[in-house]
Amino acid sequence: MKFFSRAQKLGFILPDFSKTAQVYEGTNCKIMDGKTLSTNLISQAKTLKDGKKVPCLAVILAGENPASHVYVKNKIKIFKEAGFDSQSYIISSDEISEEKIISLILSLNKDKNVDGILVQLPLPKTINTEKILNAISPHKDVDGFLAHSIGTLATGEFTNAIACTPFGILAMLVSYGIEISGKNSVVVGRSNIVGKPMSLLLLSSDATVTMAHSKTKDLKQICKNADILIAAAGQPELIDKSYIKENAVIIDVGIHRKENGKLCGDVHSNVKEIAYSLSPVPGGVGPMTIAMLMLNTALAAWAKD
Ligand SMILES: Nc1nc(=O)c2c([nH]1)NC[C@@H]1CN(c3ccc(C(=O)N[C@@H](CCC(=O)O)C(=O)O)cc3)C=[N+]21
Repeated sequence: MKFFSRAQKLGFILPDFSKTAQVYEGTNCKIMDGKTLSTNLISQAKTLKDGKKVPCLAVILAGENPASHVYVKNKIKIFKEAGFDSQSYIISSDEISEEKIISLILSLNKDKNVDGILVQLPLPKTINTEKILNAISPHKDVDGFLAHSIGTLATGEFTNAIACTPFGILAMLVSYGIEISGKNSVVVGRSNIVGKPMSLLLLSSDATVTMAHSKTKDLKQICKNADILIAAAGQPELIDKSYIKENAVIIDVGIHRKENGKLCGDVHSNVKEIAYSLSPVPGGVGPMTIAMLMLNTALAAWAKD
């Protein structure tokens, strides 16, 4: 569990939910409850905070993307629940420029009270995202999106922040007692924020990793070989039971709103008929992403390495 050792040094532990997992009604498929695990980690942070600097996250939100505004509000609310501080910097579309965002980042880099800086993605198309992200001080990168952070993940140094969604998924696999070593794992999706760091984390946990994406041939056949399947394709209910092996562990990273207003993921609910376990949407990966953002902010504030 090298990926968790910096957090462990601060006193965080991954609880063991392997014996207490519930099943989806009418099936043998275990629910990987990210909401409960996330709540557990947030209350650990609350306790560990005693006598230490209150961690502070600065969030930069550029543009009018309504989903981004909702996500940022949620993050700030959860940080409040943990007793952490946050600041938000909202830049409206007509004021956005790379120079403006970078000069804000440079001043936050120098601000001793600010431990973590998060630039909400996606940024408007006129902005060079890599250029913006790489202006953040490596110590204050709590998203793990910097080239430097991804580099130390790739080498297995684990000295910088690990991208929150893959980090949360690995924490969930460990808490639910899922063996990773030697397992065939398939990651569908190759984004910088999920697919790529996810593959690196699974590889460092000794899985055999296959990365699949939109140009992959025979996606179904490849997925059927997975003991652990991470669905981050961005296509509603793409992965149904015909894509999965019996007793596979399925992690749904997608989040989509259906016409009836309900949320769904990249995974169809009929996988429950044959899967060993499934992380649901909502209530799985989403809450874990926010918990790991909080944990990365605690590490930025408290870790001495
Ligand atoms: N710099 C940056 N860092 C991010 O971490 C980041 C980002 N940009 N841009 C957008 C995505 C998306 N994201 C989510 C986090 C939590 C939920 C979440 O908690 N979802 C709830 C449901 C929420 C609802 O009801 O809509 C759940 O799955 O149960 C979802 C999505 C973080 N992102």
